[in-house]
Amino acid sequence: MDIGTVNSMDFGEFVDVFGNVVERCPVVAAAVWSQRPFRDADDLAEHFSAFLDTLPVPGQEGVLRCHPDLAGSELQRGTLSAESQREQSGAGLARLGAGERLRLAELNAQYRARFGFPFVLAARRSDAAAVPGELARRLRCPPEQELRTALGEVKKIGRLRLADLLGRDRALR
Ligand SMILES: NC(=O)N[C@H]1NC(=O)NC1=O
Repeated sequence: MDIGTVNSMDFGEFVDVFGNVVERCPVVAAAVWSQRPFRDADDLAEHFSAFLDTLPVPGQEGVLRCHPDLAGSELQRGTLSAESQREQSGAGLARLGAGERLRLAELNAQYRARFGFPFVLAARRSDAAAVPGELARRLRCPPEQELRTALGEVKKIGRLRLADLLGRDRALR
């Protein structure tokens, strides 16, 4: 899909296509549509990121809360979004043994209790073996720093999803 096609989309089409660039937050795509035309794929990705930066802290926390746990109950039940399913499976999180799943569930619960939002990580930039260590490391970070880190991961996930939608040859920075 080229940028001309993106710029010619009406509101409904744009939100249909880009509504899950930020997991379960179509309102982000709804806001970004108003900022067209976009120069290129990078510019489009920048608008998604910049919108997240303009949100007040409760809005940023709300975006994080829309993310399903990594290797959580939704993966078990098969109720993840198609994108999330692909990302989590690709990272090997659907093939964890019971012990590893339990360990992650415990860490996810500790993280949520400490920060008030779920642990978010771009699974495609990681793998199942690395997730528990990264979760344990971030669990010790100060809350303001962790909010920034988690939002950075949301942006990475979004850039990868946009690259999928716009074509791999336009892979975004
Ligand atoms: N919790 C969390 O990070 N979830 C997300 N990460 C990712 O790459 N896909 C997701 O659903």
